[in-house]
Amino acid sequence: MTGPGHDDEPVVVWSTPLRTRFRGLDVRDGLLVRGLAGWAEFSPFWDYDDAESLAWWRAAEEAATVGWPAPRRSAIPVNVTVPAVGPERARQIVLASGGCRTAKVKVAERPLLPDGTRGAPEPVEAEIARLEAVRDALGPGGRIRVDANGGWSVDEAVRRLPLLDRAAGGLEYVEQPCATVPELAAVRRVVAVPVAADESIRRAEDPFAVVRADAADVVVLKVQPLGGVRACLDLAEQVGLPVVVSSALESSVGLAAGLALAAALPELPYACGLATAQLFERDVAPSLLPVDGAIPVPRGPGHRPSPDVERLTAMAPSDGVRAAWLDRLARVRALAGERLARDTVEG
Ligand SMILES: O=C(O)CCC(=O)C1=CC=C[C@@H](O)[C@@H]1C(=O)O
Ligand SMILES: [Mg+2]
Repeated sequence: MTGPGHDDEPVVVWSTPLRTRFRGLDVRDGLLVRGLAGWAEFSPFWDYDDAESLAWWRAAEEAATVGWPAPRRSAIPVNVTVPAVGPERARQIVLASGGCRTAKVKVAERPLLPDGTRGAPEPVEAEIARLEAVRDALGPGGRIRVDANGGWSVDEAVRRLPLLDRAAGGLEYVEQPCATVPELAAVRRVVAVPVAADESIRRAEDPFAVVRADAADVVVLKVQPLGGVRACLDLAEQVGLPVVVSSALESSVGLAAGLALAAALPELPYACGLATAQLFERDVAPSLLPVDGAIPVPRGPGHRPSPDVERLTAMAPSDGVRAAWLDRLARVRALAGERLARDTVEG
């Protein structure tokens, strides 16, 4: 069997510290494979099991073998991503963002407790202080959205959002305020702030449940968890709601797939969440970063940057981490093969 990441095809594993803890992570790792269309990324978070990682592998296969549809635009406006940090750090992050005019601010952070469970969401006063600092740094013309990662109950969302809306001087939208689709719909019915669905699309059995329940004004699409650029273009067309393309915290090789999707969508009314190379201490290639608030779509072969040996050497993980990634790649590829065989037999 041949294909990306197989036999003598090149595979490299990378690892980088994050500049600020994000999504409970201090380190991000993943792997790159090379196929005829160029380097491609496979980097499911470790809390995704093999079955859930299949979509991530399909995205890598697409990137490595057939590449992406031609871009319709040459630069993608992006938001700066502000983790759950104090106000002074939040201000610095916005000011160092490469001119982003939109900020996405994390809220509803629940600390990880020693027993592995999550504690109560951080006090609303801390979120208000962060949002005021971000507004101050952005100035009156900037846009602010918040992302709760499903961390609130409906009651918490309904109580906090008007306060956060005021602190931010107006919120563009709230991303995934609660965990479930019925809860998103309930929040949307009573709160004036528009609702965006993220986990309810990317981790859902049925991404259309959001549409049927009238639960969102906007959908967030991430290329890897949704199975590739073409799969996302199809989904966007079927969902029929405005799309924000966001990263899954990839290296700049993976981010290029997000840029390809954003560049290929017929309409792009919002800034995208693709400026996350700013969160990385190191990168596999020259980082895809915003200039005047927009990331230029890479020109040239494959519309993606090329990793270089020096950077990859500096990002080499421990032997254990490398072995864990190669193992994961082998398992997920085997599963992809089984599914293909099953689907072929079932016709
Ligand atoms: O959208 C952005 O600004 C950056 C990407 C981002 O926030 C995320 C990337 C990966 C995992 C997620 O927890 C997080 C998100 O929830 O959107
Ligand atoms: Mg999100």
